[in-house]
Amino acid sequence: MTKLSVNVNKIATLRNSRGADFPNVVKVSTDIERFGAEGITIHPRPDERHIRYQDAYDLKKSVTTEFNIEGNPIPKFMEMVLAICPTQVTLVPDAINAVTSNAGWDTIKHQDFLKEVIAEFKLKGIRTSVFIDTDLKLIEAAATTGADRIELYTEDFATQYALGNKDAIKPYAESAILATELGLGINAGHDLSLDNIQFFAQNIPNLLEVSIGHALIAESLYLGLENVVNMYKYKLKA
Ligand SMILES: CC(=O)[C@@H](O)[C@H](O)COP(=O)(O)O
Ligand SMILES: NCC(=O)COP(=O)(O)O
Repeated sequence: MTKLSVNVNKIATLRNSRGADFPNVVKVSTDIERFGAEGITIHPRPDERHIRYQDAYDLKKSVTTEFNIEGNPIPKFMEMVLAICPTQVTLVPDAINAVTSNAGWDTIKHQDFLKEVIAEFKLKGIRTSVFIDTDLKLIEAAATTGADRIELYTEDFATQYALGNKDAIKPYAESAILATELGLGINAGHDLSLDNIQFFAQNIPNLLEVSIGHALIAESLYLGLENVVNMYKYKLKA
């Protein structure tokens, strides 16, 4: 069965908006694990606008499921991941000021760089995954970097599926078949949601893990609102 890793970046965004420690990222992550998630994902960015590097160290002590750290392997990120030794590092080629991830690796152009950083992570026993688009040539080149897995970048699928274009799954299925033939494990993420996840998972062979954050946290807020409004009404009863 495909594992669910919950990305808690948005919990940190909410916390940071008030400058205090509520909601507490460690407590929320521990509860998410208790509710059944099989992993916790974080994606610290250089400006630390949501998850901070300190959160990564704190979560290392508390996460009991799979801990996945995503990001661009700039020196500061490499140093942190090598010190923490999470279950998995997912390499994402983010521009420094990117609002969110918006592209996968060019594994041909950056082949030597990826080989070098992946070798460093593997020396520490950290599983490596490469964020990638559904271009078969790039997937072939991902296999020669030494990466254990690829993470299929699913924004385009999510956008097209919402427009009713179910054929948008095809390049993802073809990519997954090729990746399996090449010995790569398959993860996926970005804009996956309650609306599209079942169709995606049912059509992608050997899907090992999905990491989901933005939609999952938004859906949790929405699905919890009625209950919480009623709890406040109860407390305000004269
Ligand atoms: C690689 C990926 O798709 C996610 O990690 C996403 O980039 C989350 O990052 P933000 O929470 O900063 O949008
Ligand atoms: N790797 C994808 C991820 O962690 C979460 O992406 P999103 O659900 O916030 O779009």
